[in-house]
Amino acid sequence: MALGEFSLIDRYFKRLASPASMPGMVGVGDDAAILPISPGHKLVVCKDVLVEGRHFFSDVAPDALGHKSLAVNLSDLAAMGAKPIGCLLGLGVPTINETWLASFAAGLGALADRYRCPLIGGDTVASEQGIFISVTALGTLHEKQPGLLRSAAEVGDDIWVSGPLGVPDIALRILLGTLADPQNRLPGLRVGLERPEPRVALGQQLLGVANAAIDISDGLTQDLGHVLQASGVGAVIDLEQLPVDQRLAVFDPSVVRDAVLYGGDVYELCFTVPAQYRPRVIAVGESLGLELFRIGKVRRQPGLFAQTDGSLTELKPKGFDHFARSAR
Ligand SMILES: Nc1ncnc2c1ncn2[C@@H]1O[C@H](COP(=O)(O)OP(=O)(O)OP(=O)(O)O)[C@@H](O)[C@H]1O
Ligand SMILES: Cc1ncc(C[n+]2csc(CCOP(=O)(O)O)c2C)c(N)n1
Ligand SMILES: [Mg+2]
Repeated sequence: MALGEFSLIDRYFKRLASPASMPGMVGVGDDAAILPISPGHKLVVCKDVLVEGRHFFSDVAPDALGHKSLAVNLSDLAAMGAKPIGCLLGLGVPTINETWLASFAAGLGALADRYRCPLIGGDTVASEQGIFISVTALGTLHEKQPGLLRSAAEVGDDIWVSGPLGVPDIALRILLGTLADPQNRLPGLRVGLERPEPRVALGQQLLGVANAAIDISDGLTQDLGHVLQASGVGAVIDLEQLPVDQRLAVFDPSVVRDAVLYGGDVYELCFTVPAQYRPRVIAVGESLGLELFRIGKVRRQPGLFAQTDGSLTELKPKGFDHFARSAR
């Protein structure tokens, strides 16, 4: 069978991260790496690459692209519970277009200001083949804080998500021309795809409350699947409890269901919390003005199952994989 994105990483890169080189380090395999740089703090580091035609359309608004390039990284820091401290920008552009660059920088800069995550360095090159962007984000955790690891979900935990799912995938399908939009919903929906809001404050407030967390970049079942696999557990989710954006009601319900379960680019957090902390999760949501949704439960039996009126069906973790046929 062809190698996919995740088996490629496991086969060639996971073993290069040796925890022995720095005791307490979290290396390849989570949303971000954690380096215990004593005293007092741990450094949390992540990187996401965005490639023209693959992660964004060539005509995307440059300020939205600047925003998203940082947002997807802040989202990975949020998924660890880390506080952002700075970022670096790797940028490849085919030509110098100052109008484009000014707008891209303004979009990135506005988000960096909002989360006090200044741009502190990077690298700029000419690219032969379209625009590519590689942002590295740095954050901190207190030295005593393990962070919200993918591997820390416990049997009996509730599973929560931080917001409605499906909008970015529906917007993407409309833009790709594979889904009709007779009621012209795209202008509202594309904001979800192009300007995701990283759940930075939520991630930090979940420290000491949640056990595990991940951000939903590739799709709910695939990303929750990473948490279940890393924690050696399974889960049941209740399809009726999955939060679906009201604006999607005009589309075919089976298309919306697929977008909710498997659609990527969401950048909401999916996190697991001991059942006795339910009131604390609700209080965190209220303090941030965020509606949080309890969608299922972690259990011992491996695999991800969906509950619909009493019966269970297995959900194969499915979502975005760069090297899957469906991603081309
Ligand atoms: N080329 C690579 N070398 C080393 N580690 C890698 C490489 N590519 C990915 N990883 C690591 O593999 C793990 C999984 O990567 P993945 O990209 O799925 O995570 P993510 O950044 O949370 O998701 P997404 O990219 O969808 O936002 C992460 O710990 C990441 O740092
Ligand atoms: C033009 C265009 N085509 C496809 C997509 C969908 N898409 C691309 S990468 C990705 C997962 C997250 O990326 P990564 O895993 O690299 O961090 C998704 C859902 C898009 N946003 N734009
Ligand atoms: Mg992530």
